[in-house]
Amino acid sequence: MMNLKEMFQLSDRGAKDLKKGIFACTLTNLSLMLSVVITVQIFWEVLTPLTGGAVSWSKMWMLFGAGVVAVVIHFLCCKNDYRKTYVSCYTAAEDSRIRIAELVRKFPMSVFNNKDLTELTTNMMGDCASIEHSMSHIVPPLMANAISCTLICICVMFFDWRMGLSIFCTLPISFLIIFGSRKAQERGSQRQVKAKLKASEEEQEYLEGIRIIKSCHLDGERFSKLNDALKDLKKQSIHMELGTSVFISIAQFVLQAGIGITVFVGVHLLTGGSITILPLLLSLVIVCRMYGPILTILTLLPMLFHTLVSTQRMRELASIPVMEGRTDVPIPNHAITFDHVSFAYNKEPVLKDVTATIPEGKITALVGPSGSGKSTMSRLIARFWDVSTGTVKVGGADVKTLDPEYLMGTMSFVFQDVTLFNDTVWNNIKIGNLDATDEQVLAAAKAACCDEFVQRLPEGYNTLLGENGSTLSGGERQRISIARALLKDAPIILLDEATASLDPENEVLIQSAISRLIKGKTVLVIAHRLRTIADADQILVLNNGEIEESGTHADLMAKGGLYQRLYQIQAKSQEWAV
Ligand SMILES: Nc1ncnc2c1ncn2[C@@H]1O[C@H](COP(=O)(O)OP(=O)(O)OP(=O)(O)O)[C@@H](O)[C@H]1O
Repeated sequence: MMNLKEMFQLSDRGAKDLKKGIFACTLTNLSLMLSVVITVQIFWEVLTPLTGGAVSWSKMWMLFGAGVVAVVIHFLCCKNDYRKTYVSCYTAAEDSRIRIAELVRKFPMSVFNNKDLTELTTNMMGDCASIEHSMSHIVPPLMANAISCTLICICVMFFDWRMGLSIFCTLPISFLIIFGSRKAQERGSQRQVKAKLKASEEEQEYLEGIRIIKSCHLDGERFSKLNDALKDLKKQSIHMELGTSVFISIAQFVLQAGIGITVFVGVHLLTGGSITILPLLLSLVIVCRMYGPILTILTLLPMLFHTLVSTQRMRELASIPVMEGRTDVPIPNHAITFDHVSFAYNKEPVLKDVTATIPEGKITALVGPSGSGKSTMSRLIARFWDVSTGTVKVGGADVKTLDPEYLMGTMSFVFQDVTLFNDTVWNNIKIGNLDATDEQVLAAAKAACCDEFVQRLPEGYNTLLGENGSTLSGGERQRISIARALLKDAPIILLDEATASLDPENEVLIQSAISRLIKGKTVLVIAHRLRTIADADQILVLNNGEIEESGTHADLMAKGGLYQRLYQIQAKSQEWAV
C-alpha cells in the first residue's frame, strides 16, 4: 500500500507535517465529542423528575463547568489544528514547486520538445495547488473523521452493540458506492485536466500572438479556437462535477437511512424494555453528530481521487530521467572537438558524421545555409542535448560524462533571442555572475556599451525591464546579454550572431562589445553575415548536416566552393535597394 509520502509526492518534511496535521485534526474531532457526552448528561439530569427523582443542581453546575472546559479544549485543538494543517500544506506545496523547478533545470532539452511550457506550468502551479488544497482541506479532515468515527463506533458498540449496529449499518454501502465509482470519477477528472490544459494553451497562444492576430485580422478564427477550448472546459467541468455529485448524493441518501433505522431499532428496544432512555438518547445525539463528519468523508473522497490524478502527473514528471554527470573531471584546456558526431532531434538526421576541432584561444566561425545544423552544433557543445553517435569533447572530456551545470561554468552564450527577466537592468546583468562586485557589474555594462543607454532610462540601472525586456530595442537587449557574458568571464564563448539587421550605430557598438568579450577566449561564432567573420582563424562550412569545407576566409574564397557562393550572394544582396 502506498504511503502518504508516495501518494502525494511529498518530501520527508512534507510527509511528517501532513501526519502532524492529521493528528491535530483528529484531536479536534474527538474534542467535539466531549460536548456531546456532556450534553447527554445534562439532558439526563433534566429528565430525572420523569423517573421520580430530583434534579441535582450541584451536578448541573459541574456539568456546565465541564461544558465550558470542553469548549475551551475544543478551541485550543482547533487553533493547533489550523496551525499544523496550514503550515504543512504551504510548506509541502513550496517543496513540490522547488523540486519541480530543480528537476526541470536538469531535464534534457528533448523533454521540452515533447512537453510544452503550458503543461509544465500546470504541473508547477495547478498540480501543486491541488496538492496544497488536499493537504489543507481534504486529507487531514478525511483521515481525522475516519479515525474519530472508527473510535466512536467502537465505543458505541461496547456501550450497546445493537444501537451501534443500527447507527453504522448503512456506512459500508455508502463507501462501496463511492469506491465503486472511483474509476468513473478519475476518468472525468482526467478529461477535465486535459480540457484545462488545452484551454491554457489556447489562451497563451492567443495572448502571445495578439499583435499578429490584430494585424492579420485573425480575430474570428483564433478567437473561435479559444472559444471552443473554453466551451469544452466548461462541458468537461460540468460533466465531472455532475458525475461525482450523483454518486455522492446516492451514498449520502443511503447513509441517512441509518437515522430512521436507529430511531426504529431504539424505540423497539425501549418499548421491549431492553434499553433505558439514556442509551437511546445518546444514540440519537450520536447519530445526529456523527453523520455530519461521515457525510463530509463521502464528499471529500471524490476530491481525493481528483487530487490523485494530479499526483500521478507529478509522478510521471519525476520519473523523467535527468541529465547527470561528474563535477570532478578536470578540464585542462578549452579546445572543443567533434569526433564522428551524428545527431537527430527526431528521426531525420541533422548532423551526419561531423568531425571538427575548435582550437583553444582561437575564433572559429560556423557558416552555412539556414537549417544546415549550425545552432545544433553549439547546443551539443553545451550538452543541451546528448549526441546519438560519436563524441563531443571539451578540454578532452566527453561532455556526456560531465554534469551540465559544471560544463556550463566553462562557457558563455550570446544568443540572438536574448532572454531578459522581469527585473532591474542591474540584476539582469548580474545574472552572469551573482558573486560579482558592484564595480565589476558596472565595468561589464560599460565594456558592453550598455552604460550610455541605461543612463537614459528613467531609473538608470534600477529600471524594471518588464516582461522579457519588452521596453528595450533588439540592439540594447543584445548588449545586455554581452554584458552578462563579460561578467561571467567564461573561457569558451558560443556566439549566435544577430540575423536581424541592426542600425549602423548599434552594429558598431555591438561589434566593439563582442571584440572585448572574445579577447583570448575559445570562440565559436555562428555567423550569418559573412563579412563579419573574414578575420576568423578558422571557418567551418556546414551544409545539410555535414562539414563541406573548412579553412580561412582566403582559403575558402580561393577554393570557389559553397562559402564563396554564399559570400557572393550576400555581397550582391547588399547592393539591393527597396
Ligand atoms: N528542437 C528541435 N526539434 C526538432 N527539430 C529541430 C529542433 N531544432 C532544430 N531542428 C531542426 O534541425 C535542423 C537544423 O536546425 P539548426 O537550428 O541547427 O539550423 P541552423 O543552421 O542553425 O539554422 P538557422 O541558420 O536558420 O538558424 C532544422 O531542420 C530544424 O528544423
